[in-house]
Amino acid sequence: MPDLRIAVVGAGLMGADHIIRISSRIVGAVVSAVVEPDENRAKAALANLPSAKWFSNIEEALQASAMDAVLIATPGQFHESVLIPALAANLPILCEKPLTPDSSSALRVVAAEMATGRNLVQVGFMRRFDSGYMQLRELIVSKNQGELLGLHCAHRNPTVPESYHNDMLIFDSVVHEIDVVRFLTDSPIASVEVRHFKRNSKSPVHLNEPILVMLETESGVLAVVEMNVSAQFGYQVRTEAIFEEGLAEIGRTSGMLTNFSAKISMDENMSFKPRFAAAYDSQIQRWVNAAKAGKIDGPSAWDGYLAAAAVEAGLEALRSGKKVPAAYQPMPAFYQVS
Ligand SMILES: NC(=O)c1ccc[n+]([C@@H]2O[C@H](COP(=O)([O-])OP(=O)(O)OC[C@H]3O[C@@H](n4cnc5c(N)ncnc54)[C@H](O)[C@@H]3O)[C@@H](O)[C@H]2O)c1
Ligand SMILES: O[C@H]1[C@H](O)[C@@H](O)[C@H](O)[C@@H](O)[C@H]1O
Repeated sequence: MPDLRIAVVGAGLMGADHIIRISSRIVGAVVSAVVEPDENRAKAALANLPSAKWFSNIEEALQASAMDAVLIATPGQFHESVLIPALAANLPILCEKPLTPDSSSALRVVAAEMATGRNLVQVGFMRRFDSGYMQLRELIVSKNQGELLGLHCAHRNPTVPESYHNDMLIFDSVVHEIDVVRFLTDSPIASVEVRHFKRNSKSPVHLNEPILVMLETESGVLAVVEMNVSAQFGYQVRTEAIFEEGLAEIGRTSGMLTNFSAKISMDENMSFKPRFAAAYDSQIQRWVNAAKAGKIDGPSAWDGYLAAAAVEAGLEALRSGKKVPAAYQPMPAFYQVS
């Protein structure tokens, strides 16, 4: 079977990483086009891709039929404007999280996908491909340690780019927990409440964080999330699960433990790239394999919509300090078989 020709849209932090991944580790796919308005970024991304073409917008790339599939890695607020024409062209799409930043735009994407009659959109909630989260989900489903009672989650970034603003705490960062808590518990997020820790003086002036986010599922599991984007020391994503008969923890750094000069230490990750490298690889490989078979193999556009609806409750909770219920549209039959 020929390689799947992928157009990567957005060659920033994540897009550039996916381009390297597809070119070096993914089997059966090739980057055929880079869609990026910033010429310098496009040139840097194309440096090791002699046969890939550069386009400054998705419409030009579609007109040139430069791809069999699209990987979207623009900032979340620009996803819809790429998703809609790519869906109109009937192309398989891996869209980085969030699908879109709010539920109305997510529903427009869902409607556009349903109009094609096929499941074409997979959302880049890569934690579902992380071995720790997969193991934890199995343990929860097995009930070997009794019922799951609650989750302590820590989501720590050392710093964030200048463009990161306060609402992104919820729609760009906590959206991971919103999706993965539902994945772990098989239950939608019923309500969101946000409290503030004492503000970190190292946070950029326009951010009020760290925050404590309480996600309660319809099944009654409470997930307490520390969202901290000025942690300084490293990048950490950890979860401790409380069961009726014990605890399970995922996400601790593993690697060489050194004992020198009266100190025991281990290196910590400094970014999501090494922390989730294996999960990104697995996500993209499985998406490539599925796209060639005319399917998706991961979170759907409907999962993206459910996350966007819970994000809206989270944004209101962030502003009001109140516990806010999440509201969802009924799931269309189209998504029941995906
Ligand atoms: N899964 C993860 O762990 C993870 C990690 C980082 C980022 N992300 C997601 O990846 C996406 C990109 O984030 P980033 O940090 O790489 O952003 P970034 O700002 O570093 O890069 C975005 C790039 O998109 C380009 N761009 C903007 N509008 C465009 C358009 N209409 N068409 C083509 N290119 C356009 C910009 O010029 C820029 O080069 C976001 O959705 C983000 O949430 C996911
Ligand atoms: O876009 C990034 C990315 O999704 C990371 O996985 C997350 O840790 C960051 O908080 C977020 O800003």
